[in-house]
Amino acid sequence: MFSAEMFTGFGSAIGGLVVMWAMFQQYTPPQLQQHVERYTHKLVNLFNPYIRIVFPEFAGEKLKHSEVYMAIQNYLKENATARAKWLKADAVRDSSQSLILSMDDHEEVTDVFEGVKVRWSSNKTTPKNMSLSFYPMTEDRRFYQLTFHQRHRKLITESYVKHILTEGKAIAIKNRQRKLYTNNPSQNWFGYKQTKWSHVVFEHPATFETLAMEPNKKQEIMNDLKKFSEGKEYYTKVGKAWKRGYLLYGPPGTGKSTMIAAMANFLNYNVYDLELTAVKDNTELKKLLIETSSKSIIVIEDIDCSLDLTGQRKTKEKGEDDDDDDENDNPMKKMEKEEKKGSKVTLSGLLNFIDGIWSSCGGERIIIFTTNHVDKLDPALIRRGRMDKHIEMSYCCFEAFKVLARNYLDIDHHPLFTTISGLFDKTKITPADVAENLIPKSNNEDPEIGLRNLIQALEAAEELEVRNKAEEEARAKAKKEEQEKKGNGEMEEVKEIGKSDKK
Ligand SMILES: Nc1ncnc2c1ncn2[C@@H]1O[C@H](COP(=O)(O)OP(=O)(O)OP(=O)(O)O)[C@@H](O)[C@H]1O
Ligand SMILES: [Mg+2]
Repeated sequence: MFSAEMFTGFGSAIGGLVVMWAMFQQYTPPQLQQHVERYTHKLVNLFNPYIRIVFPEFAGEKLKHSEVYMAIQNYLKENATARAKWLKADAVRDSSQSLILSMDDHEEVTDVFEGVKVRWSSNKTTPKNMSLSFYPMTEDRRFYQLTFHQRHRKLITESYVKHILTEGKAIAIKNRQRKLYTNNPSQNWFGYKQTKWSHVVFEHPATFETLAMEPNKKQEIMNDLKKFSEGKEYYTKVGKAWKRGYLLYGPPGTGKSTMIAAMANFLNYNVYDLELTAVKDNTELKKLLIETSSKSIIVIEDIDCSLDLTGQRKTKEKGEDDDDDDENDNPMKKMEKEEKKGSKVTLSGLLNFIDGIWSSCGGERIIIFTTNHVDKLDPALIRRGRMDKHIEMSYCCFEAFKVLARNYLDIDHHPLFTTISGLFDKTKITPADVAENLIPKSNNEDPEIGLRNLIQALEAAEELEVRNKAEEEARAKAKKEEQEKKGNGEMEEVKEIGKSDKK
């Protein structure tokens, strides 16, 4: 039926059209091109009974992932992916190792709602001026397109879209895997997905039940968190951004990081572990915050070590700009200096981050700082209102020990508990050290071995404390004696001078 000549003719016709289109794009002024495109569009619309709705991936100047887009993505993943032929394997779902599949770019699927058939397609556009960009994929704009017959306009725009959003959000909650995010250095923000945060599945096993601390204090924190998470109306009523700041402070090994994990598990929130040293400046800090989702905990660990934020709201360093002219002449020198200066996040930048205008974008965020040296922090950073609750994580008490004994040895009582309780009154030991002593070295090990290890450690710690105290006292005594001796010597000298004056 089809001859080789026909194919050749058809091929050359297509080829001709392509060449014409390329020439049109190359030689026609952009304004004329826009006109032609607009009128072609109108002409097609005149005969086309189908309506299209476009849902772009990013909302508001590409700052934030659109929630609608995400809901559609979830809905299609769950409901329509099975019918798509071009699929994208996004990730592996934690322990079950099953692939998460979604529609690939330019793929199309159909969906049926109350007997009406609609078409969904996944598309992307690359802005023309970016086609020669160094990072060709950087500015890709993805969107979903919904197409349906105009006679179903009311049903689709009023009921179907609403249905998709509700379903999509419900699916997201059902499949919600909590994530642990860390910020990428900004030189990696460009590229295919432009991600400012990398994530892994958050699977920390710590809970408030396994957290060793004084029970009343623990309950108070849990109540506080619960009140916060249920406080949407309250925050709206008093006109405050729906966020809460916690400062966790205490010596190493007292459970600050463990507490954060327990909080995340308690509230079912994501965790954003913000590494401040990888943030170049305040603008980057803002961008990172905008990309965090609600229902999340933003953590800055060891705030005192992260940056030199203490004490100064970025007073310009002396001589910072002294040799600017020199730098202009020598780019190598400039780069070297930039590198030395490192991060330029300032205290005021961080304060804005916490309670400035940016922190009110979206809600339900908890911000946690941890530190080993609370006294080193600038009071402006930790004043109430910014850090609403200060929690001291301190040495292990007997009540906290009982939690660890239950965690590690599965026991609630033991005759050795009395001895241990007495020792806790006399000495300081961190929960991390207690845990280390209690951990059984083999399966079915007698719990008494762990308890005896702990007693030994407590006695050793007590002995050390007594010895240190005695040494300190001896040093103080020696210093006092020396001062007295020196004072006596000076008195003698004064007397001698007095005598010679009389003569
Ligand atoms: N209060 C606690 N309850 C239960 N386990 C604890 C507690 N404190 C410490 N641990 C145990 O000790 C280990 C170290 O604790 P964690 O990392 O939470 O301490 P940290 O206070 O964050 O220390 P650092 O100041 O060095 O960061 C944890 O893995 C945990 O097993
Ligand atoms: Mg820690």
